[in-house]
Amino acid sequence: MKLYGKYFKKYKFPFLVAVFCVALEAVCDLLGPTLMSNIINTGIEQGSLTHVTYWGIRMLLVTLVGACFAVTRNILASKVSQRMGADLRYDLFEKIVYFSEDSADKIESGSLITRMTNDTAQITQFVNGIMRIFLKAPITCIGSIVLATLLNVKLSLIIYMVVAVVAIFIIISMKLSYPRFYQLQKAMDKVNLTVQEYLIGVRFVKAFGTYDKETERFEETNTNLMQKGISSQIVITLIAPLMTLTVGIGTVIAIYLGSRLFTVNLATPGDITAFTIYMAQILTSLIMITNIFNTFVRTKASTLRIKEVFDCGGDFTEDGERKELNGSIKFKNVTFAYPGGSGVPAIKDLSFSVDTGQSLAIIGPTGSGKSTIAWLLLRFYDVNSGKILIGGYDVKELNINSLRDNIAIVPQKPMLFSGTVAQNIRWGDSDADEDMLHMAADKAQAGFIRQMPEEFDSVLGSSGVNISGGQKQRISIARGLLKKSSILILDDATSALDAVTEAKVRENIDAQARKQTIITITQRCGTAMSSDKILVMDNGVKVGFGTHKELMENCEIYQDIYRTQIESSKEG
Ligand SMILES: Nc1ncnc2c1ncn2[C@@H]1O[C@H](COP(=O)(O)OP(=O)(O)OP(=O)(O)O)[C@@H](O)[C@H]1O
Repeated sequence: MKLYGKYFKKYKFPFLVAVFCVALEAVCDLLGPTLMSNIINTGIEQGSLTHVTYWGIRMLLVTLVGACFAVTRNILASKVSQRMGADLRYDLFEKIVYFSEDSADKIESGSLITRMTNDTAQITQFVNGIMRIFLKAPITCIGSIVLATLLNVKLSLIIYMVVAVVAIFIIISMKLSYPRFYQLQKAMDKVNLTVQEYLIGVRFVKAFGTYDKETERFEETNTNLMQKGISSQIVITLIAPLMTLTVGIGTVIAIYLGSRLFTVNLATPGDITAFTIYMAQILTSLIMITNIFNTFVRTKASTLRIKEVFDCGGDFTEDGERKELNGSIKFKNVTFAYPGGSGVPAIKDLSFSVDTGQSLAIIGPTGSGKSTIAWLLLRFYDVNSGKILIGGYDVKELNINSLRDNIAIVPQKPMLFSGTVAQNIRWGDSDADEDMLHMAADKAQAGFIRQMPEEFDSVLGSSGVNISGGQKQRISIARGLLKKSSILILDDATSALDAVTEAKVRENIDAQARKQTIITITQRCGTAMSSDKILVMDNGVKVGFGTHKELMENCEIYQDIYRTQIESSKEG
């Protein structure tokens, strides 16, 4: 519960006021049966209307005061629990935003959504419960036992036995519930993930006609969730009636023994009535206590899942020096394996260098480590051994934001957000004026924007669903070109463009090469050929480095790529 200390501190005052109100409300409830006993013993039994009125007015006042406390704690409980829930969601989101790549790989997005919604809702409900009823239950229970004992010690022995039996039921219920609730939340993760994956790949499902498979997959996760739900509910469903039965038996025994004690003048009718009301109050509070423990068990499971998120590693800190970097790049014997991967290095003992303003193409078969070089330059991960220098500085010694400010990337899969075309391009530079915006779009050959109904103010759907793949790529390239950076990385960024458009985009990009170091990651020889340097990768290893001409003389793999792609296309 250390996790919640910060929130408790923030809402300490209203929390404690609510708890105070709940405690006083419980005291008011506890006074009821004793006042009732007085009405019967001193009023009804002795036929005194004055006493009935006297105790009746007192009972009414106590009920009224109790109601005022109840309203106050309800208002405070709603406000505090909802605010705390919002704070927790905000902190979780902030944590996720600054997740390290390793952490992002570790917890699935579907599970993160369940943790942000269901688990925080569980905690909100628990806090609301504590403030509204949870404290009332133990106070009412203990108070009823004490007051019943004061009324009649002999009869109260029954209460002790009933409470002992019910306490055993509560312990069993908690032991059985915890693992079941944990499994329930995990099953919820799976349902979320299945729906999320379906929504992302909905077009593929339609194209492949795999509706039945998807429905089956959902059915499976949904049935699993249902089974876990039943298994967690069944414990409560069985324990609650057993508790009611135990208290019911206790009440019957109390009435029976009470009437026997009455015949020998050891109990009054008022005592017996008050005693049965206390028994009923004890039953209600015991059921409440069981609910408290069940909610506590669920909250414990949710807390563990939320803690897992907070315990995840964050992105590299902002320590280190802020620098204006030139675009020179040097890899010195770099070896790197993905933290969550198989352990086999994705990059092995890689060394190369590029000067400021040069263009470098990285070519190689799929999975050869090309994109990994880009992630390492952006310091999404740290190398296992070796060094990466940008502008002469080790990336580990640089302030992470200043490093990333100096690099623009156009990723393999264009990432577009719902919003206007202009907003999407301005991601590269939020201060860019209209002229800069238009210039970047022109360089990216994104003339189609002017044919859109609202031109640059046209709204793109989520992930740019309303434009073509090639159009998405051109908006993404325009964004990369707009960013003022000393290094521009194009990761297979022109794969969806036709040859003529690609050539024009390349021409425009090459024109800025003297100002920027341009890194082009590609599988196409035609795209790589014009670069000042070409790095040929195979299975994480550098197998060639030089100009197109040099590689055609000394790199077998490059020659093979050239022959397969260029010569065979000429022959065709
Ligand atoms: N997040 C990750 N966790 C574990 N392994 C990964 C991760 N990302 C990539 N890899 C592995 O690292 C290796 C290099 O991947 P990388 O994406 O750099 O290849 P690539 O040459 O860019 O491939 P492609 O041309 O298909 O994009 C591959 O074996 C891949 O499976």
